Amino acid sequence: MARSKRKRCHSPASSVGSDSPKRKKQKCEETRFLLERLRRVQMLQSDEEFDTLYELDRVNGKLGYGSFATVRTCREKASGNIFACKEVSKKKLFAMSRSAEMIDLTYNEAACFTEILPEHENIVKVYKIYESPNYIYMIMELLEKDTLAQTFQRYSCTDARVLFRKIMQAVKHLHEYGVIHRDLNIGMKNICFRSGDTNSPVIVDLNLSIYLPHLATRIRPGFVIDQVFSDRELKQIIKRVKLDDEPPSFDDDVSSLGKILSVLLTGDRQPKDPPCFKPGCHPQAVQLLCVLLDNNQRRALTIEQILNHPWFQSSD
Ligand SMILES: Nc1ncnc2c1ncn2[C@@H]1O[C@H](COP(=O)(O)OP(=O)(O)OP(=O)(O)O)[C@@H](O)[C@H]1O
Repeated sequence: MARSKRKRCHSPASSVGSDSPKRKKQKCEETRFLLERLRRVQMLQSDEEFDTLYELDRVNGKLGYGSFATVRTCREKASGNIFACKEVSKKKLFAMSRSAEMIDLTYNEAACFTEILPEHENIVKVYKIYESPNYIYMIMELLEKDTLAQTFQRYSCTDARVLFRKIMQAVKHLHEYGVIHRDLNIGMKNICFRSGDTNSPVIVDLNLSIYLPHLATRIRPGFVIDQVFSDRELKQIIKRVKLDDEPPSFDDDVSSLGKILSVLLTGDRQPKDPPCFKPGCHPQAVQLLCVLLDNNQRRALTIEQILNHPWFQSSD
């Protein structure tokens, strides 16, 4: 299909919300909602075709799951290499009451990885995305099973500085390209680690993320916005930003980062008031935490300014 024709395709999200269950099932099988517009997504004619390319470990390979996706280990048959695969059930997606919104979010996640974001050391690498009649498969680098939710107590304050700085740099990268993550919550399950290295954080799951083109200061080479987002989607983004009482902003992420720092420095999931810091905690770390937890002080700073805080510069 010619590129100009693709641009005019309507996103299925615009009409799926009010359909009957039977119609939803039929639509799910008919609709290739990523393939319509994302150049780097590969088409599978049938669900079974995926099994000819990859062996998904459905018995012992579960790494995590969400409302309509499961992440498992898989082996690429041609190379023998092991990856993580996020398998999104389109049936579940189409059956949800908020399906129109969830389809938009799933499309947005795929667009972020294939079109909007260049790679970053501390953001999960997505190698391939496939779409079959009933599933979306996202093939990613395999990360450690333990997330920051399991490891946060292990770090000294000095280790926490190295770790937190890398997480901040990943978030800065997202923000530069106009993406707000919106799910870096205190649960910390979206911060994983590169194999065998709990000092090498990797942010996963852009499923709640939002792309705000007017906030981007950088554009990935080759990314053409109106080939990836329809007029309807762009208008919806702008409407949402204008009308919401609390429109999404970069501060949503920075505020979550403040809460994560507080957990890292105290080792408590729900830090006490006043907080009880880990031994040897640097006064500058505490000072930065106060800034990040104070709405007015935090909102007055950019991520760049936060990364220039003296705590990140000191070596003790
Ligand atoms: N590349 C990976 N390697 C190892 N584990 C991973 C990887 N990606 C995700 N996980 C694990 O799987 C969990 C679920 O992944 P993800 O959050 O992307 O799914 P989701 O369906 O979008 O979840 P939710 O609905 O909660 O947003 C993550 O919290 C993480 O623990």
